[in-house]
Amino acid sequence: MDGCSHPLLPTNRMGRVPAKFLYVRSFSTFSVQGLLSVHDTVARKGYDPELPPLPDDTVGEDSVRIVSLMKSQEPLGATLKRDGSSGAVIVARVMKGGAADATGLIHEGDELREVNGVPVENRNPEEIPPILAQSQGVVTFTVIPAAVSTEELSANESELFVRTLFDYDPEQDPAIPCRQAGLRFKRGDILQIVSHRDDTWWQARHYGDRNPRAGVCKSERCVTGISFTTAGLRRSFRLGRRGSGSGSVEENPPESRWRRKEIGGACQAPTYLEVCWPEGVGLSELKRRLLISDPDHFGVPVPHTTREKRNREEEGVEYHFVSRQTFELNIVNHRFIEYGHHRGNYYGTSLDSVRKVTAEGKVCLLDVQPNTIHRLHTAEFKPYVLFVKPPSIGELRFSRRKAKFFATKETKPTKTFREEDFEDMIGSAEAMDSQYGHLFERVLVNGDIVSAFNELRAELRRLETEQPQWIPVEWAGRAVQNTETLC
Ligand SMILES: Nc1ncnc2c1ncn2[C@@H]1O[C@H](COP(=O)(O)OP(=O)(O)OP(=O)(O)O)[C@@H](O)[C@H]1O
Repeated sequence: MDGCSHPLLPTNRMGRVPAKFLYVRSFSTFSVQGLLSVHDTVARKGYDPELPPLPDDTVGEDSVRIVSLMKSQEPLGATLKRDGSSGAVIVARVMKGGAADATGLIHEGDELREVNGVPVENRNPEEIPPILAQSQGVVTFTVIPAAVSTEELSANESELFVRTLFDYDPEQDPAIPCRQAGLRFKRGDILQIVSHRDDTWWQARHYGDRNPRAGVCKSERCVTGISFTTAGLRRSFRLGRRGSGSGSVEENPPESRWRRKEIGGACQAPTYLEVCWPEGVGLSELKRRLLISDPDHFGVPVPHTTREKRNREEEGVEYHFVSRQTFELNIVNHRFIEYGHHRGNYYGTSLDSVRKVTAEGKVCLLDVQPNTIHRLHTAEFKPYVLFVKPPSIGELRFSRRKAKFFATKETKPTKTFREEDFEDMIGSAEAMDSQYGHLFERVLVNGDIVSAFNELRAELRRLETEQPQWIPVEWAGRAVQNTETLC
C-alpha cells in the first residue's frame, strides 16, 4: 500500500476543483434493471442540468458502478490511496457529510478505474486531482465497488462528542494520512465524531458547524470522550495548582513543592516527570475573591489535621482536628483526595469534606495537584478543571510590583516578588501545562487581577447556565462502543 492517501479533489492552494453533485447515477452490469431505473428516476428529480447518457463501452467487469457528478465549489470529500500489490487506486476515506458521501455511491475500499473515461489503474493517486481539475461540468467515475460496503460497516456507529485536550494543526502533523482532509482544532473545542471505525484517525466536525463535511483528526487516544447532557450544574470546581502529592500537602516544606516526581495516571502518558508548580500565581487571591463575592454560592472544604488545635481555632472551621489513628484509618480507607505530612503532623482533604460543600448547594472550590484530579473525576463530583497561569514576565513585573506572598507557610505574606520568582513562576507553569495540559478544561491567565477575576466569574456563570453541558461519557453511564466489524 502507498503510505499516503490523497484527496480526490485538491485544495484551494493546489487549485481546488469545484464539484457538486447535482445528481448521481450508477449501474451494475449484473444488477437488476428495474432497480437502476428507479434509482435514475429518483436521482434525476429536482436536479438540473440533465446529465448525458451513460457510456456504452463500460469496463467489462462483473460489477461496475458509474457515478456522474456535476462540479461546483464543493470538494468531493474523499481520499485515494494506491494498493501497493495490485497497483489499484482505492478510495481510502469518504468524508462524512461531503459530496461523495451524499451520493451514497462512493465507498471506502471501492477501486477507481476511470475518471472521465481516462484509465487511472496503476497511476499515482496524486495524478488524479489534475485530471479532475481539467474536467468541466460533469465528472464521471468508474468504480469497482468494494467487496464489503462501508455502509454495512458503519451501520452501528454510535454518535460521539469529544472535548479536545490539545491544539491540532494537520499541517504540522507528519503522521496524518492526508493533510488536506485534516480537521484543525483548538484545545477545548467540542467535536462531533461522525466516524470512529478507524482506530487511529477519526472523522469529525466542529459541533454546531454548518459545514456538514467532516475532517480527519486523531483518535480517542488523544482526546477525552464527552457526551451531550442537559444535566444540572456541575457543582465542583477546581483550580489547578502547584503542589504536593498524596503524601505531602499544602504545608509542605518548600523544597518538596518545587521538585517532585509524579507518576502519571491512566490518561497521563508521561511517567516519573520532574514537575514544579507556579507559586504565588494568584490562586488563593482568586479563590478569596470568589468566596467574598458570593459566600452563599461558593464554598471550600475544611481540611483534616492531626496537629494540636490552637487557641482561636474552632473544630470544623479551620480544620477538623483528628487523632493520628483516625487519620491513618482514613488513609487506609481512601477517604482523602490528598494528604501529607508537615512538621510531624498529617494534613489532608477528604472526599467527604467536598461532599459537605456540595450538599449545601454550593460550588466547591478546590486547589489540588494534577495527579489527584482523577480521584474527583467522577459522575458524582463532575469537576471543572481550570489552570491558573501567570502572564508574560513584563506583565508580572508590572502587576505584582506591590504584591507580597508567602516565602514560607507562615501566617503572613512575608516577601515581595523578585525577578527569579517571576522566572520560576513562568517556567513551572509552562512545565505544568505541557505535562498536565490534557487535564485542564480551561486556562486562565492571571495578569491584571480584576480582569482575571471577572473572566473567572463569567466563566463560572457560563458553566452554570450553558446548555448543553458537556460531560465525559462515563459520567453519563454510557460506554463508548467500538463498532468496527472486520469481515
Ligand atoms: N493579578 C495579580 N495582580 C497583583 N497581585 C496579585 C495578582 N494575583 C495575585 N496577586 C498577589 O500575589 C500574591 C500571591 O498570590 P496568592 O497567594 O494568591 O498565590 P498562590 O498561587 O495562592 O500562591 P501560594 O500558594 O504560594 O500562596 C498575593 O499577595 C496576591 O494578592
